[in-house]
Amino acid sequence: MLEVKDVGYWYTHQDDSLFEHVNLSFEAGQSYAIVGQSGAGKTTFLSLLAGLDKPKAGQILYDDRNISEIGLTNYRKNDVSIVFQSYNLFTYMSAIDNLLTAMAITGSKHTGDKKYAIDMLHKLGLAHVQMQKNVQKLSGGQQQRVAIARTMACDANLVVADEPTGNLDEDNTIEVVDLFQKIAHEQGKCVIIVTHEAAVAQMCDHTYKLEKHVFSESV
Ligand SMILES: Nc1ncnc2c1ncn2[C@@H]1O[C@H](COP(=O)(O)OP(=O)(O)OP(=O)(O)O)[C@@H](O)[C@H]1O
Repeated sequence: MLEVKDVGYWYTHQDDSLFEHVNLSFEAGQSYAIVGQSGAGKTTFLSLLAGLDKPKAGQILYDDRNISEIGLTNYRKNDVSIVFQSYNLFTYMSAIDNLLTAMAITGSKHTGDKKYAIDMLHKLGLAHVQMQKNVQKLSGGQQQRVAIARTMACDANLVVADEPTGNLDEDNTIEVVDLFQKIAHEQGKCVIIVTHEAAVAQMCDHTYKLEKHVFSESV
């Protein structure tokens, strides 16, 4: 689904490149952890996969098309769903309205289908009364579940997440990674998670480690 071909990136003020000549594949229906030391460049790499920034060298192909040709705005709108450590929900809305709004913005085939939004939140363990509350009144684990439900309710086939369990306790972490696994295995999406937690990486199907500017697959 996603092919990274000979990709390199560096920030202009830095002497060294963060990474160069990166060649990696990401398949539909599979989950991937990106690990590596703090400052190695994991978030930067994820931002390239998500079309938030452009590689300085090489190309990224989505379904065999260079994402620059698709257009990064179109690519982000139609093909990518992003989950952040800080949830990034609309804080003045309920969970249901968060889903309905995201579905409308991305032109999901379920746009306007409130029952679908409720079903999705229900599946992720939110009670009806919780779905109707302003999301700021929910716990961190519940808010991250809303963010994941939003991803599931949108049609994008690529899900990227930057430290999605960074604010969660151990039990919530396991539940949230389990949900990502379901998104990959049951919805057939490709899930890519940047994490510094070994337990999270262990639950994913594949792990790519960024070390000394080079990616390698750990088993
Ligand atoms: N916008 C930016 N401009 C310049 N340098 C940046 C920018 N963003 C990140 N960097 C630098 O690039 C390097 C890689 O940052 P990045 O956030 O990608 O690493 P990371 O592996 O995700 O780190 P962490 O695990 O601590 O989040 C760091 O040295 C960082 O200071």
